[in-house]
Amino acid sequence: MEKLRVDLGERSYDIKIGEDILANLGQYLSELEIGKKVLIISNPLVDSLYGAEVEKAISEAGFEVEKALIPDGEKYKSLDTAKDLYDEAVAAGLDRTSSIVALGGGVVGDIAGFIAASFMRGINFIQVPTTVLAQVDSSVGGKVAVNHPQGKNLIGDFYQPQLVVADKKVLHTLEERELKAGLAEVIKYGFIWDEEFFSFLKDKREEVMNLDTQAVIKAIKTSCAIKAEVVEEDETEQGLRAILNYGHTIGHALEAVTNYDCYRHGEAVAIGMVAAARIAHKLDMLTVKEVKEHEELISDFGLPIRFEGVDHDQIINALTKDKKVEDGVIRFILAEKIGKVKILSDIPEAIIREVLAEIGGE
Ligand SMILES: NC(=O)c1ccc[n+]([C@@H]2O[C@H](COP(=O)([O-])OP(=O)(O)OC[C@H]3O[C@@H](n4cnc5c(N)ncnc54)[C@H](O)[C@@H]3O)[C@@H](O)[C@H]2O)c1
Ligand SMILES: O=C(O)C(=O)C[C@@H](O)[C@H](O)[C@H](O)COP(=O)(O)O
Ligand SMILES: [Zn+2]
Repeated sequence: MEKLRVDLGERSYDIKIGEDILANLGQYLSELEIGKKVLIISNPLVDSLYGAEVEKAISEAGFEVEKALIPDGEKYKSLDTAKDLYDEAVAAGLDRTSSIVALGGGVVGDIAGFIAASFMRGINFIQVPTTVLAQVDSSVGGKVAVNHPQGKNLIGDFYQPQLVVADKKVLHTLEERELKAGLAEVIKYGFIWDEEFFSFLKDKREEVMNLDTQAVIKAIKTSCAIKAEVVEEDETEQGLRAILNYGHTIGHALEAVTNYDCYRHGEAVAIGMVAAARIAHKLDMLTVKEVKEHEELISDFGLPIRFEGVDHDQIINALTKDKKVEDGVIRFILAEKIGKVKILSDIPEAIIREVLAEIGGE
């Protein structure tokens, strides 16, 4: 088992990464200072696959376990679902020493964390991520949220988990589309931070996509290590942390405009990273070759590099709701080279529209 530490003073926690470690969950929880009551939040699909194993592991360690399931899908990462979960938390008799265990992908993790952050002004929170995306990104760093119809994650908080347990075993039941979508966020770390990791992903694409244990554990560990380093420096996104939003400006807009029902988050981010690379080229920051390297790596991992059927005016309008907007000015994360990005304001709308026309012809 591999272990990383996210060092945030009194909010520090471990990320445990390994193969077949779910059965140890009870023991891991016993090592935390938490009360006896645990509410597992999951969805019906993940529950049918791993609910029994997780419940057994936790209850055998002496915890009282309750369970709440939410419907599957991004459109249920909403205030309506959160309301139902508060009802379940009350019915389960949680108190301020109780814990919420998020068992699922990023949707479950984000909303479960939102409940943990707000129920009784904050109770214990443990992440058991079950998608690639959740293991490499959403379970780490404490961004918890629900969506608003007008914009992604508009209602949320920063609330760190006390533990993250990523079991590579569970990735084998993922549908191919979900596996690929999660890899978009993995690729993101190469583009924003680590050229060597970008080369690793290029060289080991097949191993990673075939879920070879060594390659996947390295991908998860490297991704989490980069995210931890960024979050340790800027927990609440006062500056640096915004780089983790690479590809998300256009990506989130695409998700919102299509009612969270068309693109997987990772797919939207993949298209958003292509858009960002093309904008950077038009601003003389990236060469044509570097833009091509973006597009090749993304499409080699089976991810989209174009979109269609989405109104560009609606995308431009949705950009104004982005959380990176400051005093009405939209900010983009753009690459200077592979492995290095910076935050820029005042990108001319004409350039954004040119790029939308190139990759999302109406
Ligand atoms: N908080 C953050 O820092 C952060 C970071 C990145 C993304 N996110 C959020 O994460 C969400 C996307 O997460 P996601 O891509 O995991 O999507 P998801 O949670 O919708 O999961 C994708 C699908 O996989 C299924 N699934 C989950 N685990 C499975 C398993 N082991 N086997 C088979 N099926 C399984 C789910 O039921 C779902 O149908 C978005 O809402 C995004 O905004 C948050
Ligand atoms: O952790 C972060 O910071 C990120 O930006 C990670 C992103 O992959 C993630 O999608 C995040 O939820 C987006 O944050 P938001 O603040 O733009 O909603
Ligand atoms: Zn993301």
